[in-house]
Amino acid sequence: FDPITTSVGVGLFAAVGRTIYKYFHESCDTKWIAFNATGLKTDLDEKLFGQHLASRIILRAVSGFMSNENPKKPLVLSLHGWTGTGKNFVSKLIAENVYKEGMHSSFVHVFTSTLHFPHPSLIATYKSELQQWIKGNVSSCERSMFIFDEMDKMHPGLIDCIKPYLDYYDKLDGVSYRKSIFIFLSNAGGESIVQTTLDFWKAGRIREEMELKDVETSLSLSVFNNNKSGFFHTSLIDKNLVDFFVPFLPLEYLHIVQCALAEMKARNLPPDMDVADQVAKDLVYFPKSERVFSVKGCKTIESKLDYYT
Ligand SMILES: Nc1ncnc2c1ncn2[C@@H]1O[C@H](COP(=O)(O)OP(=O)(O)OP(=O)(O)O)[C@@H](O)[C@H]1O
Repeated sequence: FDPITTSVGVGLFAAVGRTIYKYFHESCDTKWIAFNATGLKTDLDEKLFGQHLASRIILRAVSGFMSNENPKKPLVLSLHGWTGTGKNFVSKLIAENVYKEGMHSSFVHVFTSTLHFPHPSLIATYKSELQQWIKGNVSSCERSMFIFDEMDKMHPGLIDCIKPYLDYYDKLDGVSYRKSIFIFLSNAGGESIVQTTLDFWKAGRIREEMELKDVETSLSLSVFNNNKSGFFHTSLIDKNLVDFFVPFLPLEYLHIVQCALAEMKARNLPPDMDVADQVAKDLVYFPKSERVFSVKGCKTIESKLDYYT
């Protein structure tokens, strides 16, 4: 036993271990966090169907924010729309083009109201835990991303407690939140978006000609005036803390076919138009008289495809 050789060996082993750990362990630096603007554009163009408005707004918002070295506040996006229209999917595309590890990144945090904050009687505990979680994570990485799903089911008190982090503060308790991204997902306003899209369809107008201003007023009115939407109770809107309201349009037959073909591609199956058509035909469409929009959007395509392939 030679203590010198042994301690050199152990030291060397520890140093190699540290290097390997550093190499593979995600850290808050440009090796792991590097925004890929072209990647996001390609993903939105090629993978997101039927959402020309959301696509445009998100690309502009995220690219602008990520290229600003000194943002005055965190980026706050509020995504609204019918179920299965791509709100979670877009959040994933954003995460994948900001973080090398995408949704698996330890800097991406997802909260689902009914899952993480189910009991109204525990709001006080949720509040302090959520605040500590946000503060702790942004302290260790200012480029953190927080996704709040089912925002319309979130307790108003909880929304209120995250408000300070969304505001124009230089620092709060020594922590700067200005480089973080907050994404809120909700079905609030979904019906008004459906109505506007249906009016367009009935008038024989091209969906892609719909502009943000066509949905903006009715969307903000319905979100603001809806007691159930959660936002109503808070000053997120009056204080202008949300930078972009992003509408997701209801999906039509053609988009469902595209979703089915995309799912085949993801499974390395050759594209089969007949199967895609069959899957799309199998879904339920609304409103009853026109049957234009898929009730569940592209949500059940994955399981439907299992049945046909
Ligand atoms: N517009 C779309 N383009 C391409 N794929 C889509 C689109 N919308 C939905 N999908 C597919 O359907 C799946 C379910 O959609 P997603 O979870 O994004 O819906 P959502 O809008 O978040 O619904 P919910 O409001 O019910 O949470 C996605 O993972 C994706 O595979």
